[in-house]
Parts: sequence; C-alpha cells; structure tokens
Amino acid sequence: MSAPNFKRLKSLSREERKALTNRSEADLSFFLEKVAPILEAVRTEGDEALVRFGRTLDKAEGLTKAGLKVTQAEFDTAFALVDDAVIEAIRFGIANIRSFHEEQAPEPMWMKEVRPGAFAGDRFLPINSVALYVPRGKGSFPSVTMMTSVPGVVAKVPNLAIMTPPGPDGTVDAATLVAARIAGVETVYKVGGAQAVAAAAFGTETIRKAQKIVGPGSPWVVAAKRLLAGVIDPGLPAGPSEGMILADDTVSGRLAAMDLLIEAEHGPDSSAWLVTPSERVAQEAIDTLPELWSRMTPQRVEFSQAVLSGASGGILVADSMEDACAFVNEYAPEHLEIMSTKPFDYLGDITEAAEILLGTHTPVSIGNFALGPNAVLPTSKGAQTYGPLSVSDFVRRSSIGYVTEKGYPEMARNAKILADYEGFSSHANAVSDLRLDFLKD
Ligand SMILES: NC(=O)c1ccc[n+]([C@@H]2O[C@H](COP(=O)([O-])OP(=O)(O)OC[C@H]3O[C@@H](n4cnc5c(N)ncnc54)[C@H](O)[C@@H]3O)[C@@H](O)[C@H]2O)c1
Ligand SMILES: N[C@H](CO)Cc1c[nH]c[nH+]1
Ligand SMILES: [Zn+2]
Repeated sequence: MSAPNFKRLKSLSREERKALTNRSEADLSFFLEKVAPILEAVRTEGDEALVRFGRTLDKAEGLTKAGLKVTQAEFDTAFALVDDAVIEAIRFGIANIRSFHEEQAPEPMWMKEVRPGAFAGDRFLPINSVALYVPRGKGSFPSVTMMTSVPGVVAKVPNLAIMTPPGPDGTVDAATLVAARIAGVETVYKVGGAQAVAAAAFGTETIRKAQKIVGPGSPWVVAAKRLLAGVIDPGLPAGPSEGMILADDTVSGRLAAMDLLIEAEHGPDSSAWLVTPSERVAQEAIDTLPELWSRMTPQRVEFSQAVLSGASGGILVADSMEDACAFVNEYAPEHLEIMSTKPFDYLGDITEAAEILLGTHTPVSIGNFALGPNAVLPTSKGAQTYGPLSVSDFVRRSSIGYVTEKGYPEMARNAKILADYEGFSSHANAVSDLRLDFLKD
C-alpha cells in the first residue's frame, strides 16, 4: 500500500498547485476513441447492437431483444427481493427529495407589465422525453434512480425512461427497480454505458428516442455524451465522483479522515482531498486512515488507496483558512464539506462548489442518500457554470410578450430606432406608421 499524498500548499509552485485541481476526466481521448464505434453500431444496428454490447461488456449472456425492457413482473419480483429496511430507506429518501424539489417547480407562467400596456413573462413546460442514466458497475445506484426520477416526475415530463446496465444474470439491480416504481418511473431499459447514450439519442426498435439524457456515469458514459451532444442534450457533466473536506482547527482529524474516504471509495478515477490549515487535523487524519481501511471491503480499500496515493487525492495543509478556501474555489469540487464548529463563518468565502455541506453532522453520505438536495452534481470544475440536477433540467422556458394598443406607440418608436440603426428595413417597417395603416384594414 502506498502512503496517502501529503503536501503543504505553500511549498508548491503555481503549476504544482494548479496540477492538484486536475481530474481524471480532463483527458478522455482513450474513451472517446473506444466509444465512437459503439455509438455508430447502435445508430445503424439498433437493438441488435444493444444485445451484443450487453452480452460482451456487461456479461449478460442471456440478454435478448425481447428482454431489453423491464417487465411489470420483474418490478414485482424486485420488491420481493429487496429487504424491507432498504425499501423504507428508499421511501424516506424519496419523500425528502420530493419535498426539496417541489420547492423548485416553477409556476406554469408569470407576466409583468414592463411599461403601461406592455406585458412580458415566462411560460414553463416539461420537456417531452428525458432518459435517466443510472450507473451500475463499481456499485449499484438506487440513490441515483431517486435523484434523477423525482425531479423529472415533479416537472411532469411525460416520457421518462431509465437506462441502466444489466448484471451478468440479465436483471436490473432490484433496489433500482424499487426506487423507480416508488418515484413514479415505470419504463426501465437494460442498457448501460456508451450504448445507452446512443440508444437514447438515436432510438432503436425497443428504445424510444429521447430529447435529453441526464444522470452520472463512468468515463464511457461521459465520452458518449460528449460525442453525441449534437444529437441529444447531454445535461450537466456528471462523471467520476469528487469529495473535498475543508476542515479548520476546531474539529477532529479522525472525523475528517472518515469523510475523506466517502467519495474516495467510488473508483480509482475519483478525487478526494482534505484541505486544512491545521497540522494537527492533517496528522490525525493520516494516522486514522489505516483503522478506517480495516473497516472497509477490499474493493473499496483498493479504490480509495489508489485515489489518495495517486494524482487525485490526499491531504493538503494550507497556510490559513483563507488560503484553504481559495484552494477550494480554484478546485470547484462536486461535494464539499465545511467541517468546523462554525461552518457558516466560511460559507461566504466559498464561491465554487456544487454542493456545500455544513458542520460535523452532515457527511456527504447524508447528501447522497437521504437529505433531499440532488446528489447528481457537476464534476471536473463543472461547478463553475453548472448547478446540481434540478427540476429546471426537466423543463423548458418560453418567453411571452403581449403589447396592447395602448402600449404599442412607445414600444414601436424605440424598436424602430434600433431597427433602423441595425439596417433591417422589414423590422423597421413592421413598427412604422405603415402598421397603423394596415391595422385599419
Ligand atoms: N457526478 C455524480 O453526480 C455521480 C453520481 C453517482 C455516481 N457517479 C460516478 O458514476 C460512475 C459510475 O461508474 P460505473 O462504472 O459504476 O457505472 P457505469 O454504468 O457508468 O459504467 C458501466 C458501463 O460502462 C461500460 N463499459 C465498461 N467497460 C467498458 C469497456 N471496456 N468498453 C466499453 N464500455 C465499457 C459498460 O457498458 C458498463 O455497463 C462512477 O465514476 C461514480 O463515481 C457520479
Ligand atoms: N457521490 C455520488 C455523486 O458523486 C452519489 C452516490 C450515490 N451512491 C453513492 N454515492
Ligand atoms: Zn458517493
């Protein structure tokens, strides 16, 4: 086992500091090259290609075209397979996620009188069809089913369809089906990876073409979304998970180590950093990691050790909390915990983070599974321009304008001046006195 990275930010050059903010997603060239033929095969062969990739890439040897869509009987079996405690936790999470997302639902329409007799506003309608990608590979993700389905249902999208890889036995993860049905999504396709993105983008004999695909995934999924961005709206960029723990000197380094491992265990391509100005917190964290690894499964130990000793994770000592906050902003993490007895003191200093969890009782796990805000979040500095998945990802907005006879003269006079300046004669004619003549017809 290699030791976790430990660095003091002040000892780093500007380039070395910047290099710490790189993610595995920064170079997708390998994946882009590999997924291009998969996308083309799905475009030209449809279901035939989906079955072939399900058999080869997901090892679902018994997969058939007829079996690509989950049946009602498979949903019913899933409820019998999943423990009651898991079903209850799914219900608990969905209730909170729904409660949170209902607050985001826009009014169907608003209008304002911007000038006497001139009205302007917005109208919102659900997108007609959205595919929800639910990963399955380095884990199964009923929680992602909850996070993608609920905002789509709240937005009243008429055609929601989950795409998720089949396991080797040809079935979809049972808790994913339970979560889908409780959330209100009954269309689930057994297709994952790049082929799922292609199936949603082009449609196949079985799979209905979608206008948008949301949901996180491995670099295979991220690469496919990037290549098909001209065919389907790929939503916010959500790739390998990232966690950052910002800790001041008021907390236990043992606690910081515990939460550092949360996102580090997703996969070797994830990122996880502890940033603190406290040498004590840093040292306690380093000393605690072996004890925590002894409580984890071998695969999760392997993933988190790869992250913490590789290019995308470790423990960083900053000069001060100010410097630590500056580094957080340079990094723009997906999940951020502000671990302090006074977390609100630092909230104003953090401007770049997709999710900010405050205090010592709000670990990322609670955000991932139970609290309500969406845990499908932008990665790889996406937080600089995107927010978490939300109801607004499932609706489109049209602006509405209505000018009355009373409001017309002032609007027309000003519009004509600019139409003339820009040299558009038809634009200008339409707001000239000629219009008033035509209106008399
Ligand atoms: N950003 C977020 O909000 C968020 C949320 C949850 C999970 N995640 C991330 O999503 C990712 C999920 O990854 P995963 O692997 O568990 O599931 P996944 O479903 O994204 O990827 C598995 C699929 O990849 C394809 N694949 C695997 N090997 C391949 C190969 N050699 N060639 C072509 N295709 C191949 C297969 O089709 C397989 O079904 C993780 O990185 C996790 O950290 C992110
Ligand atoms: N941390 C993930 C988002 O990056 C969400 C998740 C689901 N299950 C476990 N984790
Ligand atoms: Zn997670």
